[in-house]
Amino acid sequence: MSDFSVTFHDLSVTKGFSPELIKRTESDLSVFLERVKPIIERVKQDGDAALLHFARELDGVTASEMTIRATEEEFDEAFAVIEPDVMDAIKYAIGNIRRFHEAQKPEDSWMIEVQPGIWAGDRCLPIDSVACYVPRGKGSFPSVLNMTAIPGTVAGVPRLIVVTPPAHDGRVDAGTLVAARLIGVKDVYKCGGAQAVAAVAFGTETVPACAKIVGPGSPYVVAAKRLLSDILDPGVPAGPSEAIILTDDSVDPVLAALDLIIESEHGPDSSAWLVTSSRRVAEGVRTALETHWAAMEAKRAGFSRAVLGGEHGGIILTKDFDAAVAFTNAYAPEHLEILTADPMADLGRIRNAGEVLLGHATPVTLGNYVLGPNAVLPTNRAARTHSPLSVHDFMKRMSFARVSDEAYPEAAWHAERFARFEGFDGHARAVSSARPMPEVALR
Ligand SMILES: NC(=O)c1ccc[n+]([C@@H]2O[C@H](COP(=O)([O-])OP(=O)(O)OC[C@H]3O[C@@H](n4cnc5c(N)ncnc54)[C@H](O)[C@@H]3O)[C@@H](O)[C@H]2O)c1
Ligand SMILES: N[C@H](CO)Cc1c[nH]c[nH+]1
Ligand SMILES: [Zn+2]
Repeated sequence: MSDFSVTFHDLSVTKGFSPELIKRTESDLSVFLERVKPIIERVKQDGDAALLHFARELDGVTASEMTIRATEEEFDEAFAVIEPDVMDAIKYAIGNIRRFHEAQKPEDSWMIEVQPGIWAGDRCLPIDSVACYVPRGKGSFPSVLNMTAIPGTVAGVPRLIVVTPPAHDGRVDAGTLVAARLIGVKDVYKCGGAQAVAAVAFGTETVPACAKIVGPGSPYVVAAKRLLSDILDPGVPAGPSEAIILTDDSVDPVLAALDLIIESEHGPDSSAWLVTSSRRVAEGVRTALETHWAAMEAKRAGFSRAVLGGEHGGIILTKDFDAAVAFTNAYAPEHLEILTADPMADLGRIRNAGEVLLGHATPVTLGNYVLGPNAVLPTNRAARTHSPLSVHDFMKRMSFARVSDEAYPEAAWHAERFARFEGFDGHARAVSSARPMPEVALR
């Protein structure tokens, strides 16, 4: 392949950038919305039977029998097949991710005296039931199990379940089962895509209905979440993976190219850009990509080539570093890696990104798996308003207040004025001077 297989936008002499450059594959979901409507309807009607049907039709399950819930034997067998060094890696990741999320957990409650005698605060409670979606199509993702189930258990969600597509043999991948058991999640259900989202929304004979679903997925998953968002909280909007590698002239292009490939290898629906103010780095990355691809496993190199040679990835050369930062903030990437002479200083210039990984020793791969912060992050520009998945996504707050008899008259006088102004007679009468108060309160 020639160098020209890499998309290259030279913006060094232009002002601004085309809005097309900040689009992702998720930007137009219309085809997927139409595709998943009948799947959702069938799961609503036929429950487990529909899940078994779609396991064969969409996940290619060929096993003659498949339980929808992973059995204890399947968990045991998973522990028997996982290599010791993979087991160590899963445990190392779980430790770091758990420490990060335990530190993130809010207090059970807090309260302040907003005026003498007026006490108000919040209680923080786990959500009753949450499903973790763990993708499995173009890869298997025990790391996503970690990133979703650990904050859920730290939050104390009483019913925390996992849904994940089965493989051809009708099984869940061993790494996902091992991670689930190590974290303490017992209920793993073999369904994926839109059918999994529908199962969690409506419940089936086997899959319990939940209040919320978290976790990333293909556009089919994203589309189903959108269609069912009236009855199921769809959580942080996390679709196909995406990254920006932001550099000045200080970086080795061979290293920058390695890191640009990371998120581009997820699949052809991913997005990945090198955004740089350095022509030397831009040209060097373009050359280095070919060398890296030639050394890679063919399927992943193919995905990466498709992304970095397509409309949603490649190299953007800006006129200066300010323009590179401006593009990054407008794009609002899921993952941002800053490879500059002073990444900590440049962090202060970033307004929109799901996570920011700083410096040459912090490649996106480390963030994906082991550092501790959550790698389930807002995609498709949602990082402008959304945050990474966290313990907070598995909890909700309940506010409370109590007013003393002494503080009551002043608060009531002001509230009555408000109520009269807004035209609410009933509200006003409830706090008028004629309010009957119990003996004890009148003292
Ligand atoms: N944002 C994050 O944190 C994060 C993390 C990991 C992966 N990801 C992204 O998640 C996605 C995972 O996608 P995946 O495909 O590997 O797994 P997936 O589990 O999300 O999707 C596979 C499911 O899609 C459904 N499906 C496939 N083809 C279909 C069709 N033609 N019609 C209807 N349904 C169909 C099937 O039901 C299948 O079970 C990727 O885009 C990846 O980039 C994101
Ligand atoms: N890049 C994904 C989040 O966008 C996380 C992941 C898991 N495995 C590999 N990558
Ligand atoms: Zn990744």
